[in-house]
Amino acid sequence: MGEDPAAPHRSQARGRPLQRGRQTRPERGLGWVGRELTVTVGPVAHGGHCVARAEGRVVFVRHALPGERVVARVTEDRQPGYCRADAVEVLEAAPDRVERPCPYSGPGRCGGCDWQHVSHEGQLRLKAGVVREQLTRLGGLDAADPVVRDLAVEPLPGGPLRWRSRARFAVGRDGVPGLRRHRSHDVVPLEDCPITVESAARAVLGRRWPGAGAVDVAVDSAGAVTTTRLDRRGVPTSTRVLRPGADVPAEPARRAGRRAGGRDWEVEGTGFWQVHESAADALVDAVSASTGVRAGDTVLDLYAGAGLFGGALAPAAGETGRVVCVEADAEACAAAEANLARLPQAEVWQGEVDAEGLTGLLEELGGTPDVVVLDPPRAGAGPAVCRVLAGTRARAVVYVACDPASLGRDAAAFAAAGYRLAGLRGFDAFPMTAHVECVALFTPSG
Ligand SMILES: C[S@@+](CC[C@H](N)C(=O)[O-])C[C@H]1O[C@@H](n2cnc3c(N)ncnc32)[C@H](O)[C@@H]1O
Repeated sequence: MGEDPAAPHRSQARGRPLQRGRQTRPERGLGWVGRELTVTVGPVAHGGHCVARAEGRVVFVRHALPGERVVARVTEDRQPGYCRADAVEVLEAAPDRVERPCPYSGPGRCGGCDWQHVSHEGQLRLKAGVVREQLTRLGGLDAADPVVRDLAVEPLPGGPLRWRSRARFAVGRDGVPGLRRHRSHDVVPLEDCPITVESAARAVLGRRWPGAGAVDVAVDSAGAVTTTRLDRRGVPTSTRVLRPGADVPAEPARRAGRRAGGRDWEVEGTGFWQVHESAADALVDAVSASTGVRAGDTVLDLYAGAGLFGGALAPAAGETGRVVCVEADAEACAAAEANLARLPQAEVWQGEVDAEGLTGLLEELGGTPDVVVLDPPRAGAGPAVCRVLAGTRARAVVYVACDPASLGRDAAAFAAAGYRLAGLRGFDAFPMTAHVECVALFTPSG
């Protein structure tokens, strides 16, 4: 999954020795915080802000759009080369600018969404531009290559609001839930979050959670809403589930039910599942179409979670095929075993996907895989894993990526090891945010 837009900003102070009292960060900027700059906004960058320039410095501007002329107020200035700013006044608006549908978003307000001020079509275009830029700049791919040039990010069913089936809301010291201000620990109190499925938002927001540090909420395919209270260290302390039609919450089942690819899946309460209600379904379709799995194929599903892609591809591999799902997390492996129980050709291996483990796994398989699917976390698979995978000469390597920068770096590693990008689709699995999910097909060159 992509970085959780609701997650708190990670402390920059990590790794420094403990010191008594509250420490301010070393400022290496030029003291511009609070200054208002009139700038012409340039292209969008990875992360959702736009790039502008003022007095020889780069200014990363939020709440703006490429081509706009805005007054940008500097919010952070810690580096000599650049500072961060919010567009607080729009002097010349871009055609894609719209009224924000969420009353909590805007400069200095809730930090959950990046692009509430952008039309949905405009968001799709911006995301495609970011993916193209990362693939050319970090991946070394040719911008004129039709696979890159013609990328269009596809919307998922349901529109840009009420898509979020899982969320983590922060709770302030006063017990009021909300989301964090951008790059801050402050909690902005919320009565609603319009990108979250209504029953989930209602279960958490507009009520008090005294003593909690955060509340996780998830809605399963049957409409049951599970809330998990976490303490200030992020440790879950209690979980309740409210089933549709029930008046009182009950103890939760260990696993939630999810639906994708025409079947049901069990997922651990805290285990990975796509946040967007329709994303798992769309990704299963895209992965199935890209892999072209045939009867008798050996398929690797790396970073398999609850076995979503391996389970979806196993019927095509048939009884003479073999599907090996590899996942590090023990609970996810248990869920994958339950999900694959009726597919004798599918098996689950628990362990880290790294170059050494993968080499050992390939030796044990005693042959080359025909098809590899990998869906790594945000940091990507890394060059060493890509090199080992390219060394198999698998017919198709399908890479599901939640971070275009990681995909760009890993695409460069595949290219260096003799694989070319043969197909690419983008999915708007995180509307109103700058995040995007990609499915890339790599095949042996030549
Ligand atoms: C983006 S999720 C994908 C899950 C699954 N493909 C799906 O769509 O439901 C990434 C998964 O990789 C697992 N993971 C993270 N690092 C790993 C590693 N080094 N080796 C194996 N699994 C890892 C996580 O536990 C998580 O389940």
